[in-house]
Amino acid sequence: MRECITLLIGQAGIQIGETFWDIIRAEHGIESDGHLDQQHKNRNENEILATMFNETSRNGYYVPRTVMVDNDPSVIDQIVSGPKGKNLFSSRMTVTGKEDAANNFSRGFYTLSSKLLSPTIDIIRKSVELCDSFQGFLMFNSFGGGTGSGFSARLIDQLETQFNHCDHRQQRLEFNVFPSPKLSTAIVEPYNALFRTHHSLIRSNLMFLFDNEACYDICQRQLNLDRVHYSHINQLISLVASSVTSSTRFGGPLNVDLAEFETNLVPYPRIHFPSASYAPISNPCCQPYDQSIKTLTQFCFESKNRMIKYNSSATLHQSKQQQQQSKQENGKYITSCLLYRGDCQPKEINQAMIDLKRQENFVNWSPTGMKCGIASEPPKMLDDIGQTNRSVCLLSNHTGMIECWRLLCRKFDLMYNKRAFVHWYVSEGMEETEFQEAREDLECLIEDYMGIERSSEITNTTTTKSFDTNDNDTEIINGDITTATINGHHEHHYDDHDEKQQW
Ligand SMILES: Nc1nc2c(ncn2[C@@H]2O[C@H](COP(=O)(O)OP(=O)(O)OP(=O)(O)O)[C@@H](O)[C@H]2O)c(=O)[nH]1
Ligand SMILES: [Mg+2]
Repeated sequence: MRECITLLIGQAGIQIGETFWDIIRAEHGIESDGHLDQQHKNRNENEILATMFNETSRNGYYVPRTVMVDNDPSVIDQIVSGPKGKNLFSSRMTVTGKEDAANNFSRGFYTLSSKLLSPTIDIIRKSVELCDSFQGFLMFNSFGGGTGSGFSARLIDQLETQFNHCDHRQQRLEFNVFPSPKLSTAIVEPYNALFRTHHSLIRSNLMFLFDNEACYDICQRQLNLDRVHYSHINQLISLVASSVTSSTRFGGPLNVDLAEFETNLVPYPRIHFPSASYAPISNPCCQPYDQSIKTLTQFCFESKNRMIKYNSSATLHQSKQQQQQSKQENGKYITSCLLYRGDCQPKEINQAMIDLKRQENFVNWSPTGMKCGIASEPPKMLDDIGQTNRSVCLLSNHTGMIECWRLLCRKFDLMYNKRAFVHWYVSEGMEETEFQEAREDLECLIEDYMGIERSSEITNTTTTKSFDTNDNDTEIINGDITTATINGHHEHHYDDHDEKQQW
């Protein structure tokens, strides 16, 4: 068993992380005072517990392996001074500043990070030293907040240099709240999100993106709620994170460790933004719906159940008719990973996957298309979601993400064309050229996605030809023109980027 540490950055990161830890505690039988309950004690699972928890000097008591950082002290203070603070989240795991980053990436990245960075790295280092075989970080933050975007960007620079050694590469899986298509809590969210994306294109390996609007709709539909709160949305995101770590924590017939997610989900370094869906999500008071493996798996593949909306970019400037057309699913699955938990028979899973592969739109140069994991332990839901004895989580890298990047760029352009709000970023240490660089980088990302869609079409013709000539392998490889273009483009882009790099 190898240890993971969670890094919770900014308000969204901390609040989602708190819910994540409630779920993880429930699954491992750790009560709110940090005490391991009798049932789990009898199971003698010390090794399993060590993946996520540190045993304290009090025998039988555990604390989460986590570090919380926020420029604004109020969110962390609330947790530390509350009931969980006494035994689970002590102030030794937290770093706070005096004031928030005012929704300003530049303030989080330049001005305020100087005070927070060094104590944060010290705490992280101490946490890593407590591990026997450290596996990696799970990082939670928003793209829209100043701390969530700016400080987290600064932190990943340090993590890359300080915790990656030649004999051990640290895994880092990031769970990010991406700005919603229509709703926003700050006008400058598109600036922050675009800078954060630009910063992570070469530094991050795997980032799961969620948008609050998509999660809100799922909660309203599936849980029949009149009012959806952050706490409900945070449960959805936490369930995904819990599934991602379930193999590492419990093992099962088909294990997937953190490194395997990267290998299977990320075909090209920059295309590392999978989306997630989860089933079953139902109200605890309602009759549970059919929970066969087939139904649950199909539920995950329906676009409306995805925790980020792809096809909404059109709505910004389109007529009703065009909006209706754009609601149809665009794009293709590049890679996907299905994580099953609980009572799941491999035979049923196999059949469900074969059916899906026939129905769904996958790029045709990915021969198997789907990675599968099975963890034996069923998930534990918190109060708002009905319990289940099996669950499925789908992580998919989809070309539809291009819509999110296009919409983000369009919102960015609307403000930047008028140079609106730019002075706030410049006054906190950013140079104006960084706006242009970041925007160009995102344009290249859009082209990368377009290249993948095109490559699928190109390979399509070549594949057909290859069967005719009975020379499959050579033809398919030769036909994969766009792969070469994408790689070529990266090399060119990185060189260009390194020269201009100022961060
Ligand atoms: N899902 C979810 N989103 C949240 C939560 N809190 C804030 N957000 C979203 O996060 C974005 C704002 O980022 P925050 O995390 O509040 O900002 P921050 O990182 O604390 O940064 P500053 O306050 O500017 O220092 C907005 O899009 C909010 O909708 C939460 O608990 N859950
Ligand atoms: Mg804040």
